[in-house]
Amino acid sequence: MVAKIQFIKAREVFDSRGNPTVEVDVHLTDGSWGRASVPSGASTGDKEAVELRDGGKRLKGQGVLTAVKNVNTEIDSLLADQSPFDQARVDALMIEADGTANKERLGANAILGVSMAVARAAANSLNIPLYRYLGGVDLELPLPFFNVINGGKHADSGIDVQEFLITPIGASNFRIGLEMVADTYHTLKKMLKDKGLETAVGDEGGFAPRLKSTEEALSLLVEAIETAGYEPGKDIAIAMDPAASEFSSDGVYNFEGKKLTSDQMISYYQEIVGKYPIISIEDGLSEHDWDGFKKLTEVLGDRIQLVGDDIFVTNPEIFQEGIDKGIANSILIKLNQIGTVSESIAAIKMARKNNYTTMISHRSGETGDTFIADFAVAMNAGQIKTGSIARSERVEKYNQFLRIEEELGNSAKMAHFDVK
Ligand SMILES: O=C(O)[C@@H](CO)OP(=O)(O)O
Ligand SMILES: [Mg+2]
Repeated sequence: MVAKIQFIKAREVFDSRGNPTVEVDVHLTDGSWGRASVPSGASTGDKEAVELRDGGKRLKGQGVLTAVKNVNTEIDSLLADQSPFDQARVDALMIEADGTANKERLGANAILGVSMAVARAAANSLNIPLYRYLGGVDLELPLPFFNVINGGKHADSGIDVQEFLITPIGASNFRIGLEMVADTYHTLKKMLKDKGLETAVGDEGGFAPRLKSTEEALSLLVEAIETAGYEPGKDIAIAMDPAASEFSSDGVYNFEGKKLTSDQMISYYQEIVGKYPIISIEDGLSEHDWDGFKKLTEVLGDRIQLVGDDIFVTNPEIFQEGIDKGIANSILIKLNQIGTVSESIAAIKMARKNNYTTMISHRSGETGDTFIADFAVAMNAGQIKTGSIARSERVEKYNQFLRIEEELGNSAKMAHFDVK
């Protein structure tokens, strides 16, 4: 007998910032089941699907009991007797029942928790790993991007740029890449200490030293890579997520004590890309600055990867508009920005069709759930960012890749990054 969904049970648990979030168990008629929990962002895009919070839509720290109740009552009845193997139908039923454009009635956190847990339950019922269930064969591991210096909304370091990431582009496999990054991370820690700078970490496990400028952070990274014995730009390269929506208002960028225009920001990026081994910049400009983002793409798009996060919010409709306008050449994929596994897959397919690269992403508030690791392999996504190696809710995901790499054995490959 092919298994059906028997019942669904959600509960409130806590994420890595101590905020309530949704965890869902999906039970099947054959006795197998799957569990998933939902992450939560701090620097959220305005058009993200709505994370339902008790007594207010986006207030952090508030409970998710309404979202939990929506799963345990309405979604439980809606999906009873449905096939867990028809992910598209399960997701479509929830989207239809919600009835809003941004999932604000049932809550994207309720819907995504169920969507992911259904996939896990289906994989468990077939007794195969999640990445196999979602991806089949011919899979490769993504190139990981590690956030080693935290700023913006993720730390009190006073740095405007939210994330400075390093990526082992020269590594021959995932394990070696992880080792190279660990070396560099420990070297950076020692360097910070020697310079009398703080080594406490931010929300994503990157250091949060009080630095004066972006360039100071970039120089520190180059020095750490070299001191660890690697060649910057060849073995290990740098990426940034300024999350520029957070420091811009009314078309002005309040950056490092100055008020800059979009054009000035673009010139600044050109300058630093010429000076440092930067291969990727995410959200270099505000999600409201589409003209600027287009210009940025014209100026730097053939030299580096330009990732759209807040500007596309993993939303296939908004992304299509961005593609038509020539904005960015890469998309960040966050499942909770759109709220279902199926719609996230649609955004990835759209990227592939239009020659955009894809980077799967964690949120700054995470749980121990490693869903995105399996998802990134299954989708052959090419890239992932899931923090540094100093917070277990992030390390768990990197460790999951090590397990997958071991399982894939000789056929395990890591995605290559085309440095221009
Ligand atoms: O901006 C980002 O890319 C993310 C993840 O690093 O941050 P948050 O989850 O706070 O939106
Ligand atoms: Mg971002």
